[in-house]
Amino acid sequence: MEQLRLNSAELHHAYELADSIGERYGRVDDPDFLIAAPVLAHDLPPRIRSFLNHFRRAEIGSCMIGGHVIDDAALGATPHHWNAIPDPSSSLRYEILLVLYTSLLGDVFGWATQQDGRLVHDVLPIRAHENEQLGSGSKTLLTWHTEDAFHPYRGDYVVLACLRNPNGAATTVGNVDDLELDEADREVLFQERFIIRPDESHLTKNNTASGGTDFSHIEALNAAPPPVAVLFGAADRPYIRADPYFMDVPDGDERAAQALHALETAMERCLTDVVLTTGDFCFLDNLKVVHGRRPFSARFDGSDRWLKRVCATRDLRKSRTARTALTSQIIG
Ligand SMILES: O=C(O)CCC(=O)C(=O)O
Ligand SMILES: [Fe+2]
Repeated sequence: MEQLRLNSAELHHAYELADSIGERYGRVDDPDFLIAAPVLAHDLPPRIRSFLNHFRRAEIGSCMIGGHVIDDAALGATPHHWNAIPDPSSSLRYEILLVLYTSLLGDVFGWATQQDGRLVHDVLPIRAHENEQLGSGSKTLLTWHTEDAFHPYRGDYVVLACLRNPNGAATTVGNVDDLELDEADREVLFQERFIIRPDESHLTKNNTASGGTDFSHIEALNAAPPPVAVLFGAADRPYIRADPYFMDVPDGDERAAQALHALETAMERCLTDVVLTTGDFCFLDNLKVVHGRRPFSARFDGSDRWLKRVCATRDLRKSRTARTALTSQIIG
C-alpha cells in the first residue's frame, strides 16, 4: 500500500491546524465546521494534499498516511461502547484531522441509521457483539465488503484512523483490479443479477438513541432489495459493490450464484492483511477496494483496539431527498 510518512514539521503543522479548529468549534460534528472543512483543509501541508489527490484521481484503491504521534494517556481508556465515548472528546484533534484529510476527497457524511446518526464512528470491540458481523465484533471474522454496499448513497471513500491496536488485529484489503476472473463470470458480475441486503449496523437493535429515527427506508431495502450489478464502470478497470455475507441471487439464477461464488474465491486470493498501528490513517476507495477484519481476542478492559472512521461522497447532492436540510451531512 502506498504510504506517506509525515515528518515532524508536517505533523506539527497539521496538529496546529487541527487544534485551532478544535478550539473554535469544540466538536467534530459542528455543522459550521463541516461546511468549512473543505476550505480549512487547504491549509494542510502540501505533501498531504498532493498525496491524497493522487489517491483520488489515479484510483489506486488504498493508501496510508502514517507518523501521527498519539498521546495515549490523554486519550483515556477505550470505551466499552461507541455510545460511551467521552464528552468532550478526548480524541478531538484526531477526529478533526480525519475530517480534514477526508474533505480533500469529498464531502463527509454519516447515516441517521448508524451509530445514532454520528458523523465520525468509533470502531471498537463491544462485548455483546463479540460474535456479530459488525465493526464492533472481534471473535468472528468480519467478512470482506464494500462499505454500505446495499445502499444507493453509499460513500466513495471510507477512512480509518487508528488510535490504538494492541491486539495487532488485521484489517483485510482487496483491490478489484487484482481479481482473476474468467471472462464469462466477469460478464455476469456486470449484470443486475445480485441482491445486497442491509448489513447489521443499520438495524434498529444496533442503534441506541431513543426513538425519532426513521428506519423505514432501510426496512424497505431489506424487504425488497433491488437486483444490482457487482461490477460496473470500465470493463478494464471496474468498480465494485459487494458484501457477500449479506448477498443473494434471485430465485433460480444459478448462473449468478456461480459468478458470485467465483468472485468470493477470487477476492479471497487478493486479500492482504494490513495491521493498522497507532497513528496510521488508512484511506480506502470504496469503489475500488473491499475491506474486512480478521478475528482477534478483545480484552474489554479499556485497553482494546480503537479506530475512528468516516465516510465521504464525491456527490452529496444525490442524497438530497434523504437529508433533512441542504446543509445536513447526515443521510436518513
Ligand atoms: O476494524 C477494521 O479494521 C475494519 C472494520 C470495518 O469494516 C469498518 O470499520 O468499516
Ligand atoms: Fe467496513
